[in-house]
Amino acid sequence: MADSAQAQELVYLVTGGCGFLGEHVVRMLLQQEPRLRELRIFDLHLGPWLEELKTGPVQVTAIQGDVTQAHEVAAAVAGAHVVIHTAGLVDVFGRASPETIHAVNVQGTKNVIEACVQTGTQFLVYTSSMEVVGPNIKGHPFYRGNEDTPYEAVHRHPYPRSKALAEQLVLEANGRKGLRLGGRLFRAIPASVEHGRVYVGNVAWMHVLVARELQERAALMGGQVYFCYDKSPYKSYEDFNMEFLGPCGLRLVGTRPLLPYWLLMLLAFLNALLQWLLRPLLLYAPLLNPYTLAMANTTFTVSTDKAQRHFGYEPLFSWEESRTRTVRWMQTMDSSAQ
Ligand SMILES: NC(=O)c1ccc[n+]([C@@H]2O[C@H](COP(=O)([O-])OP(=O)(O)OC[C@H]3O[C@@H](n4cnc5c(N)ncnc54)[C@H](O)[C@@H]3O)[C@@H](O)[C@H]2O)c1
Ligand SMILES: CC(C)CCC[C@@H](C)[C@H]1CC[C@H]2[C@@H]3[C@H](O)C=C4C[C@@H](O)CC[C@]4(C)[C@H]3CC[C@]12C
Repeated sequence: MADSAQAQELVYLVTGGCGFLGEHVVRMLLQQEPRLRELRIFDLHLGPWLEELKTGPVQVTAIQGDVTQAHEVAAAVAGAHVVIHTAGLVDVFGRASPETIHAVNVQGTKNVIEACVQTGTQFLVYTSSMEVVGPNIKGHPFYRGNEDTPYEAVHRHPYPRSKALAEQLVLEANGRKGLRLGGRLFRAIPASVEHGRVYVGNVAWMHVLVARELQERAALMGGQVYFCYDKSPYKSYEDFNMEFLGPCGLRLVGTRPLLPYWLLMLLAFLNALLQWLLRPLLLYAPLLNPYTLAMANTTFTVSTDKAQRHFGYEPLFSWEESRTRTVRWMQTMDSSAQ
């Protein structure tokens, strides 16, 4: 395993991570990349050997998925800092149809690129193939050439053609900008203040379920209060927000609040005073006021299963899905704002 002296903060995704090359990449990353916090392995067919990797300090996340399915790729890519895309169909024997080879090698690569752009993953490494260059159908030798050696690449076979198209897509995507908010946020709330957050999709699901079940179980459910909950992690308000802002390039600076609480209180009261003074002229409604500051600095988390016991509620969306959907929602908000 890599030396843990360096901060373990990076999330890598390896597509095709259970393949011949992919497995080597996975094992090499665990040995040679000390900054690795999470290693996601995305593959159509997950290998049993992955289990043995889950005992180390790096979080190893096996994701069974298909690169031809854009939503599966997006869910796997969201939050990754680096993607190594090795997934592909290596077939020069006619086992797979040209359409299937194209779907996996070209459309699959398109899906990986779009997922990176959408979720702000800046670094993509693509495994191409020598066959992108040749040998061509004219049998021209390529003798000890390098990346700059001129050669007439002519592709007729589905596999080399798919690899050439995919490589071109990757090269063209170089420099494309996703939602990279960039910049830094300075911590204002102690990381120890724990807040409970719930994905809106799970809140909506609970409403639908309780409305349905209430009609059948009015005696039990009538007049009851149910907390909304899911598997979202308990974190400070700012640390939780970073789950979505981090993949978009923002960084939360400081392990402790930048400003002392008394100064924040003073600023909050000044905001409240300004709001009162300016009200006849304009609406001044900043984030920071005595109420929001008090809320931000007060631990408030729930842990309950009452909804599950009373009407069988289970979150519809996992934490990973909730996070992916939220990041994607942020991307769409940003693109519509541009
Ligand atoms: N093996 C070689 O000689 C060679 C040479 C040059 C380039 N390449 C390229 O290297 C990459 C890996 O090749 P390999 O030799 O490891 O092949 P491999 O078949 O051993 O591995 C490919 C992996 O991709 C996965 N995969 C296939 N279709 C998928 C899909 N739709 N969704 C998700 N995963 C899918 C497979 O399950 C497999 O684990 C490929 O892109 C290939 O074109 C291989
Ligand atoms: C130091 C300050 C600038 C930080 C400001 C953060 C502040 C705007 C946040 C912190 C807590 C947030 C509230 C909390 O998540 C819970 C709720 C209850 C919900 O019913 C409505 C939203 C609300 C009030 C959040 C609003 C934004 C708050 C106050």
